[in-house]
Amino acid sequence: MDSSACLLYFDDEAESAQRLAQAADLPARCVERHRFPDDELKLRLPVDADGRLPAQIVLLRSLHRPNEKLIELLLAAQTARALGARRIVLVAPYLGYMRQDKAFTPGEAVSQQIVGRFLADLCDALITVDPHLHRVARLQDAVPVPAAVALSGAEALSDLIAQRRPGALLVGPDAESAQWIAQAAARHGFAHAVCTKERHGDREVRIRLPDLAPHALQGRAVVLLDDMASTGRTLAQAARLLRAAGAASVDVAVTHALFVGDALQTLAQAGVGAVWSTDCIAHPSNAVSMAGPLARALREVLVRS
Ligand SMILES: O=P(O)(O)OC[C@H]1O[C@@H](O)[C@H](O)[C@@H]1O
Repeated sequence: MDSSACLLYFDDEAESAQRLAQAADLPARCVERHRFPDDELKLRLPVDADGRLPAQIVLLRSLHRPNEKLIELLLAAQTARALGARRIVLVAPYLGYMRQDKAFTPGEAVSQQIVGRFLADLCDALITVDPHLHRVARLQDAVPVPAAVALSGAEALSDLIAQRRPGALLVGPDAESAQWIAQAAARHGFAHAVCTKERHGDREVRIRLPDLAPHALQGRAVVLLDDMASTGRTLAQAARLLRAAGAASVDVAVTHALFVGDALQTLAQAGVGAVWSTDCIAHPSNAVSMAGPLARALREVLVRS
């Protein structure tokens, strides 16, 4: 694409980096990481023979399990600048720390704003997928970077559902999911509905099914679609209610496969069949790749030389 641009990645994301580099026609180079005995990190950036980096750097880091990755990004971005990068594009397919978007009780850190400003200081542009922005209108309200692109996994997941469960009823587990449900349903004309949810704790949610015609769920194939599954409790609770109301099958499709702890087991116990996700977070459930849409967004954001 552009000889002045290069994609930098970390070894645990080598596969998604190769897919993105290929789709974007960019060279990809791995950042070397060394962990000192005291747990501190040392990074070594893959410089050219002259010890420099290209003028444009695409930094790929999906920010699940984000704490150490934030330090890696700090070290990598500042070193890249020192070595000649004039423009840094952060591709964070999953953008962590976006869910704590207000102080729910007095004294709480509003992590979304704090981490957002931290990332904005490191890069010139950000590309992400389905960021968790329930109470702010635009991605740049959370990450005040000059150029920001928020893609969605809904259409890619809709294509997959159309192949695997044509005629399924798409259900969103909570009001926030209505945006992805509408997008996915419109693409293939799926019937759709959205539940309501109250959250009472990290693993405690109460879901209410939408008002549907009597027997609407009887014998129906249902696919639950959401931006992410973390503990899986939201989807499990919705699946349990759907099965109890007569759904013949309940499968799950999410953009971000966090699936922490016993999430997958909880889903299986709730009667969930298949679990599909995008490759924004590498996980055995990955069934669709976002490399194409990410590469198209990169083409828009990179400055042509
Ligand atoms: O219920 P778990 O899987 O822990 O959390 C994921 C849910 O919590 C919300 O913020 C997400 O949008 C999703 O609906």
